Amino acid sequence: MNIQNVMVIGAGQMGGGIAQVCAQAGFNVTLNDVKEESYAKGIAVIEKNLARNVEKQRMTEDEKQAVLGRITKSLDINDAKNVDIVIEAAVENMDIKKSIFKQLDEIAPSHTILATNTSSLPITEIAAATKRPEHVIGMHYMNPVPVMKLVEIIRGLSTSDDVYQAVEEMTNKLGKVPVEVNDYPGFVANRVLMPMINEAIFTLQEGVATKEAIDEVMKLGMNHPMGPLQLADFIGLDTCLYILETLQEGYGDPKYRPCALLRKYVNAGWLGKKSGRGFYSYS
Ligand SMILES: CC(=O)CC(=O)SCCNC(=O)CCNC(=O)[C@H](O)C(C)(C)COP(=O)(O)OP(=O)(O)OC[C@H]1O[C@@H](n2cnc3c(N)ncnc32)[C@H](O)[C@@H]1OP(=O)(O)O
Ligand SMILES: NC(=O)C1=CN([C@@H]2O[C@H](COP(=O)(O)OP(=O)(O)OC[C@H]3O[C@@H](n4cnc5c(N)ncnc54)[C@H](OP(=O)(O)O)[C@@H]3O)[C@@H](O)[C@H]2O)C=CC1
Repeated sequence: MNIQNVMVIGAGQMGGGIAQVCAQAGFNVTLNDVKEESYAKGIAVIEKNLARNVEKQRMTEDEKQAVLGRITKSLDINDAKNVDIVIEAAVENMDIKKSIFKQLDEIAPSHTILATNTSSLPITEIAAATKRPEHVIGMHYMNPVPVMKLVEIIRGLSTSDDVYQAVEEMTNKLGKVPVEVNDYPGFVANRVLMPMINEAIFTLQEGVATKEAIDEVMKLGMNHPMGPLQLADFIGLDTCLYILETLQEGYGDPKYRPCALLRKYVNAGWLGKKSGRGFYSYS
């Protein structure tokens, strides 16, 4: 399977990063979002990241322009008719993902791979919204995409070996490291990470320590680059909540119950760095 034309759905923090690394690796990228302003925000972050690369002499101005030239704006899902792979990075919601995959299945050519960057939702269930479950796969990037090396690759129940290999090869071309995992809620990354973040929020809620102290303990004590509350803000508190809900529902185990404080913040619109306020404030 020869992948050359890529569509990324969702120009948020993940979709923008995925579009950037794909364009940097020489793929032609169609970056899709539902709203003009969401696309504009996404492409502005890409431009800023590339400008930093030029400033640091990791690329020339001409190379930056060439990368930007490989990214095409899309506000219409029908643009999937010309691509070899779609990487969906819209919001972490099963109904929205199923609706996107159902449409993609009708629009995209039969060879097109339909990949999702979901953090936790079952690939097999998303695949069941299509008539090509063997072409559906999880391609889970880490945030910030331009920096983090890992891509968790998740096989759904019907994912074919050819599709797995094509996605693994593409991941290598991006300069990232693919790790194969099976299709269980939260896969590996978030099954292990989110209970730690949730526990940090319980620790804050119970007044065991201040947010700064909790983060400092984990940074200095465990050598984590960010404390868990800062990391939750960075990931997005809405995304953390949705992942915990998926774990709780998927395993039927109360140990994954989201902390009430997390739910309160999300209900208040405090979504972390992307909304300007979470556990911390961002200007
Ligand atoms: C929720 C999920 O489903 C899965 C997930 O993604 S879980 C989240 C996984 N990610 C993490 O755990 C990240 C933890 N944090 C870190 O690793 C680091 O704090 C960090 C890489 C984000 C920043 O590193 P730092 O050393 O503290 O800061 P800083 O010096 O500003 O950045 C280091 C480099 O990363 C780059 N960088 C930082 N944030 C970036 C971003 N959002 N986009 C692009 N580049 C970024 C910086 O430009 C800098 O590069 P250069 O100096 O070489 O130009
Ligand atoms: N944040 C993280 O650390 C990580 C997140 N993920 C996963 O990546 C996905 C995206 O997360 P993230 O980038 O953080 O979220 P963001 O909220 O930053 O971005 C989501 C983007 O998708 C857009 N969008 C929503 N619905 C649609 C649609 N139907 N078609 C096209 N675009 C749409 C949103 O537009 P608008 O704002 O206009 O609604 C927004 O621009 C989620 O599944 C998440 O779980 C995976 C790894 C890490």
